[in-house]
Amino acid sequence: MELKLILVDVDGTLTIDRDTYILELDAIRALREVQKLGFKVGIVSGNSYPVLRALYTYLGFNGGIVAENGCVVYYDRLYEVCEKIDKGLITEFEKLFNVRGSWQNPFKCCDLTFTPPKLTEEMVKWAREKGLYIKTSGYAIHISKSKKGKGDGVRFLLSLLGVSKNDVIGIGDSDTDVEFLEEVGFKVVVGNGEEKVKKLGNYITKEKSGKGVAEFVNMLIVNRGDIHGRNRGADL
Ligand SMILES: O=C(O)COP(=O)(O)O
Ligand SMILES: [Mg+2]
Repeated sequence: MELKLILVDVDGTLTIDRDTYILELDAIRALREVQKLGFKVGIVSGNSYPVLRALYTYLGFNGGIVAENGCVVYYDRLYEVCEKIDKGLITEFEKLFNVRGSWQNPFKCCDLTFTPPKLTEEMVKWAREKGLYIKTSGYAIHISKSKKGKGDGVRFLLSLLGVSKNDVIGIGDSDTDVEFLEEVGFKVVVGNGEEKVKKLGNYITKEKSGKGVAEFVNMLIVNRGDIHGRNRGADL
């Protein structure tokens, strides 16, 4: 296993906590630092491509982008890997369930988001009857025409990068990260992550959200990129 890539979820993982959009700068500092060991750093999120491309650019990351919960992938160029969704559904869903469409929806092709993030039985039934897929990230409800999720996007990105899943560390917080983490070799879940995700984690951080990312990545740096901590006997 020669680790080469760290893929990180954004909301709830790079942020200060799971109820805010404010970035944890210790996480960014650590991810910037670990790139000096030769790691690439990429982001995997339900957010829109323009939001993630700006984040990726200004944070100086270089390991690719999986946007719209796996429907849009960027590395050397932009790929849309899902079916486009009818934007007319936005008003219908808003009115039916008294929710708000995200300001990002006009910048999305395939995955529409709404808040508040509480998914109800009626919403699931509505989606099923329309042949749509629906899920919640804890931040927002996501609706798409394609069954594809973060796992499909990550598999596609790894093929673009020419790396095998064993070379990859993934870090996440919510249910939409389960299939993403199943596509990487070493699974890290932040301490305040969903229980369902923690169950599949190889390492659960003591700290929450972004501080948890900093905790794990700084340990990786001290161990010069060795997750088994052979260099220092850390219990990674
Ligand atoms: O877009 C969302 O709902 C949450 O974003 P995330 O996938 O970065 O956690
Ligand atoms: Mg998240």
